[in-house]
Amino acid sequence: MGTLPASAEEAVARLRREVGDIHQELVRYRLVVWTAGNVSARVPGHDLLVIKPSGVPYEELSPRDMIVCDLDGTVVDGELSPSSDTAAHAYVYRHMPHVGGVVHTHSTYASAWAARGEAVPCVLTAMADEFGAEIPVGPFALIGDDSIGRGIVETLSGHRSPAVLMRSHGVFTIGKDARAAVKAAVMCEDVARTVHIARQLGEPRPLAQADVDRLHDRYQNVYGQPGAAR
Ligand SMILES: O=C(CO)[C@@H](O)[C@@H](O)COP(=O)(O)O
Repeated sequence: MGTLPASAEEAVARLRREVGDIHQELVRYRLVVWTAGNVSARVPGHDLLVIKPSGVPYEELSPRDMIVCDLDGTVVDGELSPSSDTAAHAYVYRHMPHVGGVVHTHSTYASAWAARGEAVPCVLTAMADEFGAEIPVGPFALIGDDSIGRGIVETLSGHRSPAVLMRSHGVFTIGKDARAAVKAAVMCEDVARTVHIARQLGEPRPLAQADVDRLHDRYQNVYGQPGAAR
């Protein structure tokens, strides 16, 4: 175990509370069953992340249970074993400096697209808003080392989408912080469900690229209140 620098203590204390609490949103939006999903956040200004422990029921998660790791996934502070996806989260933070939050779920409809290995096509204004493109599929990768992280980074680098469907597995999302990554996971499941239902009725019609571009720009830069999170 490493040592937590004194200069990180305040931010870590805040993120232990925030990361612990935000797992309840995964439950509220029905993105997880049992303990099958995780959220992490980067500690601003430090090569550290805060992530949940592995296999602990969401209703039992307390700030004290959160694990602090370095960006190689080595535990720096915490009593419990970190999430089994820690190496994947750490790889994303190492290679995507703009990312401040990462989320993983097995949400039902999005994971059904992942099981088929099919990207969710951009056929709704809500998709253009949040994802700016299709939601892409990443490679199949086993849990435990850098493989999942590599697949996420390879797929999302240069892509507008903050969500990737890892083949035969589930959803990983990124954001400027944990809340933004959770929001992307909520939106991903919502549009995966709607487009799946549309498919039962016929072939959904793709949006024109120029419309996708305009919708994405408006939502990312104009929608909502000035200065507020979208
Ligand atoms: O994806 C998987 C397993 O397929 C894991 O992320 C999931 O079970 C959650 O694991 P953790 O409780 O975060 O270790």
